[in-house]
Amino acid sequence: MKTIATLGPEHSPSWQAAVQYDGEAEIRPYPHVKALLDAFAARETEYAVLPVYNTREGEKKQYFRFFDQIKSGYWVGNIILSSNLSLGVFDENETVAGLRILVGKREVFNQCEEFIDNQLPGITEVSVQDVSQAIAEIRESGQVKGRAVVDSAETLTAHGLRIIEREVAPHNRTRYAVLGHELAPATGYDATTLITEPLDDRVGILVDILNEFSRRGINIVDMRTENDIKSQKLRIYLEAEGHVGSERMASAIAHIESRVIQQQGMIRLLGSFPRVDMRTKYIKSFGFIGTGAMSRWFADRLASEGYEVMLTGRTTTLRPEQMIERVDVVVVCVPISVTSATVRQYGPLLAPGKALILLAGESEETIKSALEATQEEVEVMLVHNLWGPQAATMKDKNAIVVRTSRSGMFCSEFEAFLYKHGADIFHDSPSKHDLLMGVGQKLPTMISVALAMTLNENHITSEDIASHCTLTSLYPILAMSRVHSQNPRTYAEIMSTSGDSRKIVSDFAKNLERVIRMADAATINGLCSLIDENAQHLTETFLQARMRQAKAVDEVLGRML
Ligand SMILES: NC(=O)C1=CN([C@@H]2O[C@H](COP(=O)(O)OP(=O)(O)OC[C@H]3O[C@@H](n4cnc5c(N)ncnc54)[C@H](O)[C@@H]3O)[C@@H](O)[C@H]2O)C=CC1
Ligand SMILES: O=C(O)C(=O)Cc1ccc(O)cc1
Repeated sequence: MKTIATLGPEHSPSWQAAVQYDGEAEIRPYPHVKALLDAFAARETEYAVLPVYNTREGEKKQYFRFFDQIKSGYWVGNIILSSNLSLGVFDENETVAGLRILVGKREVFNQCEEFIDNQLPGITEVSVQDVSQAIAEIRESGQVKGRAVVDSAETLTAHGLRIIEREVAPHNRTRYAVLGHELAPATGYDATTLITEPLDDRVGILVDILNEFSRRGINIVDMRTENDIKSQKLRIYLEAEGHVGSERMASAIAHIESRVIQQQGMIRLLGSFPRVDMRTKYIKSFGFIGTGAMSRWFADRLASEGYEVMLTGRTTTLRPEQMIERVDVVVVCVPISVTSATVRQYGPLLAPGKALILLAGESEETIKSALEATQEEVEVMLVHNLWGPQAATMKDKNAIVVRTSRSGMFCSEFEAFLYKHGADIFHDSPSKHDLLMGVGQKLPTMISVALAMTLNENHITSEDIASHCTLTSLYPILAMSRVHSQNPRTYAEIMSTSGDSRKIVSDFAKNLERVIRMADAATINGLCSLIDENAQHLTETFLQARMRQAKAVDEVLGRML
């Protein structure tokens, strides 16, 4: 049988947390943290459960002192308990206005601080260790008038007190750490906690440490810093998403130690454990239609956010029809040219209250189909991620979000997922998206394809281009190379999209013809005026900023010339 050490007495909140962790285990209550940790370190119990954080009080104890007390073992799990703190009185006729003395535990007073300040200003607080004993003593003394006890509603009722106020500290939740002797295995939805030793002064050390996580796309959920009492040097506590056994997390920690801090033994791993969500999520499951590269990319990341994810396609055993019944959010991620037809086929199967998210590079036609094919109560939103499936993370990459009048809570949660992973989100209307993607994607793709055709027709080799390209002509060559080294279907689909992007391409073709005519006629002054007019429209501020950027790129890429 499992043995768990916790803070007593029996039925205390810590004891309840231990029961919640394992109802079958033998739970041994200890009178205080030191006794509990000593017993755990001596391996008298397999696990220890103790409070670390309360949503109203903040940390239960100073984290750093707390973890220094724990000499062995790992943080392997968490329990979250909500408590409904209430105000109980002894006397039949007692009212809040008549109260003079308030009895409760010290931490409970801290959790109710707001209520006490607002409703019971100036009341005398009597802090006790054992509420049951205090209630018995008050009863015995007969001095019940004007006295109230604050504790959980269950405790007050169990002792026969009359509750005159409920939920005096709303959103009151406590996080309990479970300690074990072995590191917890990875579950796919984990977090890791670390604490540093006092660090020597070094410019940028905090930023550099955090950067090792962000450049690997690792989200940090908690960070605390403190100056060590004796040396006054900085100490850092971090909780980050991922298991210490994963390559990403292990390499972040190794780099921090060897490259940032540059001293070994400065980081103590407290543990890895299944992630706890102190935040509220509404979506439980996502189902994809389309099993291609982009579906798999998003499915992996959603699964590591703790969502249940199902992939379906034309050949999967699980049919899209069956999946749609089972999930909260349906994601359509198929080639652009078949997106509308797919939406029309499956949209009618979505029940009210669910959401349809479209991952696609065309917006107007796709959203129109989705709004028509689904019932009024189905949420609809389109996301066009401007990165491909080779990207390691979405950090600092652009994501266009096209919300509709039917984008609700589920859509916002998906958007929050993009935001959390560092995507730069831009909101467009359907036609604005299509028009701007004409410039941002379709036209450059078409130019790239036409450029490659031209090289081919003129028998120009890659060596020829490398030896004759200028700093300016390098950009289209890079774009051409990107387009020709990825999935051709992706770019064929992009070039074939309908909507306002077509206008961009036809306007470009007209303008190109005009420029060719002027150039062939050697209309130098006319061409100069054209460039001047363009520059005015582009604005000096924009041009200067982009020119600076181009020069920075020259520093790196110019070497290729
Ligand atoms: N690949 C990329 O770089 C990016 C793609 N996207 C978007 O993601 C979506 C999907 O693209 P990828 O995953 O890259 O494509 P993909 O070609 O890798 O996968 C497409 C999936 O759709 C399925 N499919 C093809 N024709 C179908 C049909 N008639 N009915 C049902 N399913 C069909 C295929 O079997 C495959 O599972 C597209 O809308 C694209 O615009 C967005 C940004 C980047
Ligand atoms: O074009 C690129 O280089 C990409 O990074 C991939 C890409 C392909 C298709 C899209 O709709 C958006 C981005």
